[in-house]
Amino acid sequence: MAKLYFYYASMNAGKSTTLLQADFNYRERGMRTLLFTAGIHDRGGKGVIDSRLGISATAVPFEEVTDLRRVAEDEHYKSPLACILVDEAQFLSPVQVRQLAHLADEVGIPVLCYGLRTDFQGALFPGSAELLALADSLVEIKSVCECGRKATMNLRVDAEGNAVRQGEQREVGGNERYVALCRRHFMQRTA
Ligand SMILES: Nc1ncnc2c1ncn2[C@@H]1O[C@H](COP(=O)(O)OP(=O)(O)O)[C@@H](O)[C@H]1O
Ligand SMILES: Cc1cn([C@H]2C[C@H](O)[C@@H](COP(=O)(O)O)O2)c(=O)[nH]c1=O
Ligand SMILES: [Zn+2]
Repeated sequence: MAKLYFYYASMNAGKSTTLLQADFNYRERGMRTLLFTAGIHDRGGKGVIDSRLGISATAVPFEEVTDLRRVAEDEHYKSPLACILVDEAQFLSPVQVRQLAHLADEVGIPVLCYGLRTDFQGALFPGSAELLALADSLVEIKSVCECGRKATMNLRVDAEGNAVRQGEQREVGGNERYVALCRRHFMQRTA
């Protein structure tokens, strides 16, 4: 029975690395996979899943209107897919999460999604909320705050390192723009 998985973490926790390791394990054994990443997330290039460790892979970039079910079914019926892996899953729409659930439930392909739970204001991304509601398995990838506690929040900072409290939910960036913190320090920094 195929399942829908949500591997979630703060930024810079190893999500993309874990995805790429899982993908390699399938492909090393001759099994076919399909990778998706958010088109907006072009930090390593559009349609590229890149890890801070330096490994990367090409992926199908998804936009708000992309029908993931149709893309995956077209590929699957050309040649069976053993697994679908989605990076930057926080950028999925709720409808796209349900498309992925259909692929697991009705087409029988395991779907592994990797992404953030919450944004720079501590609010759930819509796609993440849908995954938290629907996924069969919720797996936390752990990382640490500068204080040693588990990092669960994502602080957006300006060039001087000051907290940014207002703005658009979607803003692509890396370690220069975001810092993963524990709840205690996130609340202190954004108070
Ligand atoms: N030079 C390095 N040596 C070892 N591990 C590293 C190095 N640089 C980054 N990492 C590890 O990679 C993690 C970030 O991996 P990445 O897949 O880019 O994270 P995410 O996708 O969650 O943002 C860091 O938390 C750290 O553990
Ligand atoms: C907190 C937060 C993050 N983002 C963006 C910034 C990056 O492009 C991705 C996460 O990248 P990761 O290193 O692979 O975790 O999400 C955003 O748009 N809005 C936010 O609030
Ligand atoms: Zn802390």
